[in-house]
Amino acid sequence: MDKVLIRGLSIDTVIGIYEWEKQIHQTLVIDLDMAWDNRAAAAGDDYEHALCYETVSNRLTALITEDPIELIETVAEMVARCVMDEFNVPWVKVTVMKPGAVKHAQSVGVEIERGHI
Ligand SMILES: Nc1nc2c(c(=O)[nH]1)N=C([C@H](O)[C@@H](O)CO)CN2
Repeated sequence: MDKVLIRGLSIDTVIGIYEWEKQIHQTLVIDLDMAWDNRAAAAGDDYEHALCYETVSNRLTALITEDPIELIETVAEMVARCVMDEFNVPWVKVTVMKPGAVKHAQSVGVEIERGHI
């Protein structure tokens, strides 16, 4: 299966369940694996057939910074839904990490897979 990948997309936003978290920005780090047939883009060296990782990254940053969110689970679902609905991606794996959220952990996070290949 071909994929287009995004690694370490860093998004500063209002995220968390506690009152103090609603007053600050924190960083989320998102990894995406998106199923995409890359053959047409490669065959014609043609951007029109490519799934543009830059466009996806910009859209997700806008989406996730629109409103405060409590759970990183919600972020993961929003990302998966957006990529599938707006970019016609049939399957996606989304990892959302919240570094520094737990004192003695380097990072914590969630991972989901949605759709079918
Ligand atoms: N499964 C989750 N657990 C927790 C979350 C979360 O989003 N998903 N969030 C918090 C707090 O916001 C935490 O990040 C503050 O340090 C706690 N547990």
